[in-house]
Amino acid sequence: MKNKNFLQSLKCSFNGIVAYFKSERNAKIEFVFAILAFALGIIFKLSKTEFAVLSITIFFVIVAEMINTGLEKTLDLIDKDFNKDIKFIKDLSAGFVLLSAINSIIIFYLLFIDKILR
Ligand SMILES: Nc1ncnc2c1ncn2[C@@H]1O[C@H](COP(=O)(O)OP(=O)(O)OP(=O)(O)O)[C@@H](O)[C@H]1O
Repeated sequence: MKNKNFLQSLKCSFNGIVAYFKSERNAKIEFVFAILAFALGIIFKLSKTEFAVLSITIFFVIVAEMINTGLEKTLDLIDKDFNKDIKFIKDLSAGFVLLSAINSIIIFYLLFIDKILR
């Protein structure tokens, strides 16, 4: 089952990203928001540094949600019945997704508010 070389690893990673965006409802919403945010960045002519901040923020939200999805699926394999430890880990995982979303709102505000109101 192990990947034989770098190309095979890359293909599996790419398949994982595609499967995530195809199967998860939140992923589709994030994808649309990411495209909109990058489009706004181009429209409002963000500087290179501002674009870097925007990019890190967007990727951070998506990566957090991917880790959350992976954790949820793993935990569901372990125990589908009520389990207080699983509840703790799932709530924690949902918590870091929420933090990444709050961070993205702050960054979005800081990057765009002056440009939108100008
Ligand atoms: N096996 C379990 N034992 C105890 N609580 C659970 C269990 N599975 C889920 N929960 C509770 O239900 C919540 C939602 O879990 P679920 O796996 O359905 O995530 P979800 O609704 O897909 O979340 P997201 O919106 O992040 O995709 C968890 O945060 C947790 O509080």
